[in-house]
Amino acid sequence: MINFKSVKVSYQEKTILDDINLQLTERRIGIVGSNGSGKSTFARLLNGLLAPTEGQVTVDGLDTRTEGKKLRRKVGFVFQNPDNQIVFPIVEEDIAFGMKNLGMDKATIARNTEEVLARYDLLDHRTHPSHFLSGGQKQLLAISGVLVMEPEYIVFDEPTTLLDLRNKIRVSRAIAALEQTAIVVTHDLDLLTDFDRVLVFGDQRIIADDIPAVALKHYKEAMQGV
Ligand SMILES: Nc1ncnc2c1ncn2[C@@H]1O[C@H](COP(=O)(O)OP(=O)(O)OP(=O)(O)O)[C@@H](O)[C@H]1O
Repeated sequence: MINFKSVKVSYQEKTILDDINLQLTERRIGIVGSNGSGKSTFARLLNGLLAPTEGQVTVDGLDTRTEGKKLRRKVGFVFQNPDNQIVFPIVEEDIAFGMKNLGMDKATIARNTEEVLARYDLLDHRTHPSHFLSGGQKQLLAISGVLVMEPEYIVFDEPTTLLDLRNKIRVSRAIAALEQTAIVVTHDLDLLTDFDRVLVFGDQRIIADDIPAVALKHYKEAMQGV
């Protein structure tokens, strides 16, 4: 369970999120809101990439402020631009990198790499340079690199923004098929249709929190009122 208690985030004088109180227990959670409303800031709080200015964020009881190392194992993070996430020139090396960092043994690294390459249809690319992959394949490689570290939660920050329709569908299916809890920040509202819960961000707070149909209706109405 993810728990936000009186969370505030400020950058210098500017408050981005204020008095956020939340418990997230669902498996598919969508985050929407206008540009600059604090969605990425919220996402980065979830695995301790960012500490709250005030209040507390815990994941399964672990405080993100003090348990950063454990948290980053528990909560994986997929960035919007896979080029920022892919660090090794060769596909299979990139997938192995995070697992090596965690000290996983060679046999597990080999098995997880094989499984994830097969799952995302990347087996033929395993020894190719990562930058030869298409945008969608790169996003799948970025997801692969996180999945193999066996996190229990995965946060996606705008995973389909850079993709064409075919690759959007591929990534959307990849997210739908995950066993893990997924928290997805997106402007792609179609991605959230089958989600369990959607949070709408605005004015430093959550302006709607409901099932997708209700929350997204609220969001669309709020945007049209501008
Ligand atoms: N490190 C930082 N220092 C100062 N201000 C920041 C920093 N990071 C984000 N901000 C500001 O915080 C606000 C919220 O940013 P955030 O990236 O969380 O919004 P967002 O909802 O994800 O936006 P978008 O939909 O455009 O990606 C913005 O006004 C942004 O300029």
